[in-house]
Formats: sequence, structure tokens, C-alpha cells
Amino acid sequence: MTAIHAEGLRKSYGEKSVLDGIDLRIPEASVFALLGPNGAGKTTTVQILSTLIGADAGEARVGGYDVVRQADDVRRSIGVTGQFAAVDGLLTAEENLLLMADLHHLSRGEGRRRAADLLERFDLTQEAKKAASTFSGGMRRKLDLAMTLVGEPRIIFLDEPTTGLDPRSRRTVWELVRGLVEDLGITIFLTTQYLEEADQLADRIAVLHGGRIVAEGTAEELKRRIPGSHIRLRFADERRLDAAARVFEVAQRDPENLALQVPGDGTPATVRAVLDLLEAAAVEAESLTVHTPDLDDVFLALTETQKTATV
Ligand SMILES: Nc1ncnc2c1ncn2[C@@H]1O[C@H](COP(=O)(O)OP(=O)(O)OP(=O)(O)O)[C@@H](O)[C@H]1O
Repeated sequence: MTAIHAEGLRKSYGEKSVLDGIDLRIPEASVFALLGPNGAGKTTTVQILSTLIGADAGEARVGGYDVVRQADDVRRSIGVTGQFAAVDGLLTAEENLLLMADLHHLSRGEGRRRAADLLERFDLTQEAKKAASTFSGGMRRKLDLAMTLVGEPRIIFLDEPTTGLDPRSRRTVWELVRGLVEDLGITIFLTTQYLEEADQLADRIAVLHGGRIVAEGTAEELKRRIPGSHIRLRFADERRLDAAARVFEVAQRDPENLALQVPGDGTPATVRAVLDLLEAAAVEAESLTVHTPDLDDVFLALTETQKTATV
């Protein structure tokens, strides 16, 4: 089942084109990350998919419903947590959750049950009776996420969920989000400026730049797409290194470490080809490691290319 499906989404503000034809297909119970520099159009995409604004062209279905013709059904299926948390500091954690239950027209009993379940899931039971204004940033974020879940959404839009959190709280939020996908089968649409977050959390990542998706895939696929991947071979002595260097003419020698760097994408087929060539030349390597660039490299490479192409 596809949770979110969009085709040819376009949006302009006056003369300025923000989205220039966006296609998305996000499977249920997965985490999708939309990455892009400031102003790339991430929030605009979330606003269109969550029915807050209309697109100029294109179509989108969220939870199986059309975002224009069945906007109410879409709204009932989703939860949105933005950079401006819905938490009311004057209320306790529990009161915040009960307020959400009221907004969703739940009965008193049902509201209390859901609030208790969520406080437990998010490890906030001890803090249930404390005013949210006394909470740390991480606790507030957890409460905000818990409040989104009161309406039992199938799809959650998370706009920069860990911006401003310390590394430990960030990890906690990641674990909670992963739990929502694994235990409850919820689909997460995440926007983030942290490449590490996308790397850790997302099943698939799309890079938005210049109003278009310039790359899409798993973190590993994206890392393989840019130059810089190589296979590093180490040898026991210089004789073997020289012999291997004759086999791989384009490889870079690192004589100090008795190593050779063979450009390659690190897929099993490439690794096998490298090993076959070594074996054919009767050269034995001590070790083989695959080096892939990290997401920062990918992001910079993709957005830089796009920049020079559009200048
Ligand atoms: N209501 C509006 N009127 C005019 N321009 C707008 C409006 N909303 C957004 N924009 C412009 O559209 C572009 C994309 O904005 P958007 O908020 O979607 O980007 P973003 O990728 O979410 O960036 P950020 O990470 O800074 O939130 C920006 O250049 C912004 O100035």
C-alpha cells in the first residue's frame, strides 16, 4: 500500500516557482525524509500534502484520499507536528493530552485511556502532573509527538523534529519515531536539515533542490551515486602492492600504508570483479575495505551541481 502518492506537484508564489514538478511514492509503515537547503520548498510540500494550501498543478493522495476532493478524510488520517509545538506550557503533560482528546471528540474514558497509554509509551508518566513549561526541549518534543498521536493518525508529518535538541534527546526522539513505524505501522514523512537524521531514520531519502527532487533513494544508494567511493586494498609488502598496481592502472597508490585505492561503488559485483582480477594476477591482498562518502558529501555534490547547472 502506498501512503503518500504525488505526481507533478507545482507551486509558485507570484513569479517565484517554489515546486517545479514533484513526484512522490511513499510506502505505508516507512520513514521518508525530505532533505533540502533552506527555502527549498520542504514546508510548502508538507503544507500541500496536509491540505493546508493548494498546489497550482499536479495531484496528491494521502492515506488513499485526494488532498483536494477528500481533504477532510486526509485530515482525519494525518498528524502534523511543526517547528511550533502545540504544547501549552501552562497545562500539565496529561492536561495537554486530554485537551487533544477533547479536540478529537473522544469520550472522557477513551481520552484518559489514550493519554495514559501515550504517557507510558513516551516515558512521561512521572511527569504527567507537571506543567509543560518546566520541561526540557526533549521532553516538550516528546509531549508534542504524543499529542499528535491522540487522534491515532496513520501518517505523521514531522517538520524538523529534532532541531535544537542535544544529541541524547535527538536519539530518544529517533527511537520513539522508529517505534511508531515498527509497532504501530505508522508512515512518517520527515523534513530535516540533519543529514545524520535522514541517515539514521529514513528508509528512503529525497533531496529537494531548485524546486525539483534531484535525487531519491536509500541512504546507501545516494552515497553510491557520487564519485568518491572506492575500494581500499592493503598488501603485506611492496612487491604485492606493485603487482596489484599493474592490474588496476587507474588506482591510486598509498605506498606508506602499502595500500591501493581502486575507484568503485562498493556493490558486491564490483567487489567481486576486483577480487577476481587480483586472483587472476595471483596477488593476495591482506584486507579489503569499501569506502563510501557520507551523506554530507552527497548533499553537497548534488546541490552544488544543481547550482552550477542553473547559474
Ligand atoms: N506564502 C508565501 N508567499 C510567498 N513566498 C513564500 C510563501 N511561502 C513560502 N514562500 C517562499 O517559498 C520558498 C520555499 O519555502 P519553504 O518554507 O517551503 O522552504 P523550506 O524548504 O521549508 O525552507 P526552511 O528549511 O527554511 O523552512 C521560499 O523561498 C519562501 O520564501
